[in-house]
Amino acid sequence: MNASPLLELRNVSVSFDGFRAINDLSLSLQPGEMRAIIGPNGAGKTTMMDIITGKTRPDTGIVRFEGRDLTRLDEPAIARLGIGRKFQKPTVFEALSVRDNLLLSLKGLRSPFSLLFAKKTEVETFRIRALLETTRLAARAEEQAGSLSHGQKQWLEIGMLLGQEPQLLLVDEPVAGMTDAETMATADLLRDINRTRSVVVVEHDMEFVRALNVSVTVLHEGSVLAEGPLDEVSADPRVIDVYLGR
Ligand SMILES: Nc1ncnc2c1ncn2[C@@H]1O[C@H](COP(=O)(O)OP(=O)(O)OP(=O)(O)O)[C@@H](O)[C@H]1O
Repeated sequence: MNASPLLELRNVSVSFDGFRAINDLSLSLQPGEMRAIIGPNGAGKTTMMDIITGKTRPDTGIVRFEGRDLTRLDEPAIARLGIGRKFQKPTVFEALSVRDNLLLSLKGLRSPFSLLFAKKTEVETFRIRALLETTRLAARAEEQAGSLSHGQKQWLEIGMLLGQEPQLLLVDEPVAGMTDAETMATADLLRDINRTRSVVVVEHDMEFVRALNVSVTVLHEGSVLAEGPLDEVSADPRVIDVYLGR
């Protein structure tokens, strides 16, 4: 039997103006797991992320992280528990260097202004070096974030989330608009991150999902339609019918 899940959604439903965007959804993620979520437009992927992060409150059902009931907490409290979310559009500080963007993101350090103007501590220097390596941005550290490519901005923002040291990282369509090379590098990046953190990634790009080489959950009409290795779910006639066959 599995250990207790890191994240658990059980029989979760939410309606908007009578429309059930999430319909009796149950899903669980084990500690250390990375999971890819796929599904057609409107399947409820974003709404599911909104429920996990406290942006949307479910009408019914259970949402637990490390056994704690998330439905009673607001967004900042959920973030403090260790759930970080990367939205689709990168929001980095364009006028600051890559290094300073990362510096500002570090959890539990001094105020932003003293961080930028004071001498960095050894711990800060060490942590930033590690983040620069993880995000493949070491060679661009002193450049303005605004000069990065779209893909590199996405990596920087992922690095800024890692600066908060989340236990679970939620990533929404990270490779949209990326080149093929950036897409494959992003799969490597997430696999690296998954060595120490759990990850849920929503993505439509099947080459990317294949490269992740993790279990896939297919959402359809607000519930789980299929779950398992990509080869298995992509051979499932119901999945082909609602999603892949189109
Ligand atoms: N705040 C809201 N008010 C009304 N309807 C909403 C709201 N949020 C989502 N919906 C509806 O709920 C359904 C699920 O939407 P959601 O954005 O979660 O799907 P998705 O799987 O993320 O789709 P996509 O792949 O297009 O991003 C859609 O039909 C959407 O129109």
